[in-house]
Amino acid sequence: MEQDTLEYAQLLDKQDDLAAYRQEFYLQENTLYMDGNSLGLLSKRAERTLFDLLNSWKTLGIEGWTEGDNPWFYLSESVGGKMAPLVGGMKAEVIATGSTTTNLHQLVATFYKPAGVRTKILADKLNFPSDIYALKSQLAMKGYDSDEHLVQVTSPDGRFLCEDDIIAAMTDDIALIVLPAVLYRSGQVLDMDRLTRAANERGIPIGFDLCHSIGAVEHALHDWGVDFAFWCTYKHLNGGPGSVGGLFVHEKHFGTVPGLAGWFGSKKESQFDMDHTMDSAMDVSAYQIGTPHVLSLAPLIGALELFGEAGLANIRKKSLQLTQYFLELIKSELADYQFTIGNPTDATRGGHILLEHVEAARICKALKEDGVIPDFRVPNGVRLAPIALYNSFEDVWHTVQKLRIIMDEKRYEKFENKRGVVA
Ligand SMILES: Cc1ncc(COP(=O)(O)O)c(C=O)c1O
Ligand SMILES: Nc1ccccc1C(=O)C[C@H](N)C(=O)O
Repeated sequence: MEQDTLEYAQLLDKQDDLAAYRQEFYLQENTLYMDGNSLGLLSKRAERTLFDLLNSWKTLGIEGWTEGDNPWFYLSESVGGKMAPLVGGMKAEVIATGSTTTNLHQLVATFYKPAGVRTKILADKLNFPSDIYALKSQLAMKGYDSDEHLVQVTSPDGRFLCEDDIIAAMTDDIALIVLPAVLYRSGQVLDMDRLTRAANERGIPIGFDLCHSIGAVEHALHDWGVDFAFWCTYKHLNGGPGSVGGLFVHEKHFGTVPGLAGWFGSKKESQFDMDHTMDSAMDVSAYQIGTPHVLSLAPLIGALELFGEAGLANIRKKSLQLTQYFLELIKSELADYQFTIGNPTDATRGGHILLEHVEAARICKALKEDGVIPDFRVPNGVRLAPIALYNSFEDVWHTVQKLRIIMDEKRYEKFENKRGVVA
């Protein structure tokens, strides 16, 4: 059977062990949702656990902190425990708390300890801007000029980072390293194991932003010896808009005083003693600050069940098959339309495809008009993420067909080539 036919896509779907999980999600009719790497879709289980949580508030009031199926007082820890296998951490090393950016602030405040000649932070030129803003503000709080003290490794081609370059930049003046696990534009997966080994050998604490990797690729943060990590849960984990983020601290650091303290970082049993001397938890709980955003944790209880059942290794396997199939169809169907593939084509790609094109902003608008949901990333990227838990091979096939027709008929020309407020 010809690989570029609809029948072949349907055959791949028949062979897909994870196909049944599609029924767990709310997919809109006549829509091909290819944006789970920005906001994952609602699952029925996430909806149920959010309603259950509302019900515990309705029926238990204040007692909900310690009673009911999911007592709120322990929810950050219990949801963290469910995320632990996804990052390769021990339960005591992972907590659901804060947001990506606030967690980064906490971790830099905790692990950035400039001393002597070691005063600089090592990052890269391609990371998501919020991380860079956070690092610059942390440097400013310590009285350092970020032009001098923030070292950003450059990319040879504007798409990918080279691990050799990053390791070469781990010099004696570096006090902390913060890098993405998967780059938000090109989807490159960095070799976290190798980078961590190099950082550990030099005695430099290293942390990773897992926003685009958690739920999409496997990690072994504990075994690799990664010092810390942080992430959001609204992309591949399908926790919902603004769902509570995640934070990992390696057990070797348990007992390290949190840079930003607050009473939810206390030992549970002493928190309500209300003493003005903090009795910090001796595990990752210490790095929480205030009262958890319980309503934004609730969908994660259900959303994470699906990962436990489907298994991350199976999810990664299907994700690679979906993106491989996508790349093959792009090659056979879209060769005439001046697209450049901006993601790695080997197994160092994460869970999404990046198609670069000068008309990218308006191609995204034309796709949306035709029921395909991508996102546009400046300056010229169409990001498309087929999600293993709910997208099918047939979805990929239809997406490429629609894109071919849009390009062939120049349907994008009726739109302005300019991004929306939220691109
Ligand atoms: C890699 C990366 N870092 C940081 C952020 C910022 O996350 P938040 O707005 O949840 O703090 C995002 C996405 O928004 C991201 O993709
Ligand atoms: N938090 C958001 C709120 C609104 C719209 C998008 C986001 C994203 O997360 C974008 C994502 N970080 C990205 O890699 O582009």
